[in-house]
Amino acid sequence: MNTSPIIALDFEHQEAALSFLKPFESGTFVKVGMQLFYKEGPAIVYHLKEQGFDVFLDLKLHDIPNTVKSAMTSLASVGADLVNVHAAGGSFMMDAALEGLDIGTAAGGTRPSIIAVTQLTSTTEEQMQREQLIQTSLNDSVLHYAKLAQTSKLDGVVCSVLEAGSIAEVCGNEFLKVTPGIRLANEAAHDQKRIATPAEAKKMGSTHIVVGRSITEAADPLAAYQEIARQWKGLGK
Ligand SMILES: O=c1ccn([C@@H]2O[C@H](COP(=O)(O)O)[C@@H](O)[C@H]2O)c(=O)[nH]1
Repeated sequence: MNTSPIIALDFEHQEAALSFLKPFESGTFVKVGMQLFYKEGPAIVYHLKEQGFDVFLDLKLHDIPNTVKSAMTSLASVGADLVNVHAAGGSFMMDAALEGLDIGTAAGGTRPSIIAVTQLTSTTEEQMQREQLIQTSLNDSVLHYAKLAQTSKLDGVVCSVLEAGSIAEVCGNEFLKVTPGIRLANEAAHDQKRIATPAEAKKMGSTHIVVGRSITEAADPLAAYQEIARQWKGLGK
């Protein structure tokens, strides 16, 4: 799978997203989240693929197994390269998600890769313990969800850079560690709590980084992307 930084296209509508992408090369990896998908529907994925972009469709499904299975059967034909669920939905739900994707993938076609969100990068350990009543460390909770996702034969997880190393030790280097919460040094964290730079992500075992506002809100988005890609390749800071 494409390992270039994944740009989070958190835009209000298709025109804004496509106009933002004009300076970017075909082959760039982009992420369509709830905001854009709920506005534009599957057509946005179709347009991005038509222009040569790789697409992570970040809808974070979380429902009963039967519903997630049917939803994944539908999503399989939308054209995304990568889709996801919440690991908190449980192993039966993750099994069902994979089954649905397999059913929906055309004969001879490639099934999208599927990963599970562990603990959102906007969550702190204190908040997890207080609000979710999980009394382990955040690292152990993320690791537990990663093992569950691997047992369900998912391709990897969404986690923060801070947990990527322990997941690699337990689940292996091939298991995807897709890490949002990326910021350049001295940038505002906004609502993110577990953040790291692209260079730290590289050192700590992420397989992919997801970057939104550091690129989309930069004065020169292409230059910001190139600097992030440079650090991510291990070429700086
Ligand atoms: O745990 C998670 C899961 C998904 N995200 C998504 O990644 C981007 C991050 O955007 P920034 O602007 O770089 O903060 C955003 O689309 C989230 O929905 C995440 O941040 N954390």
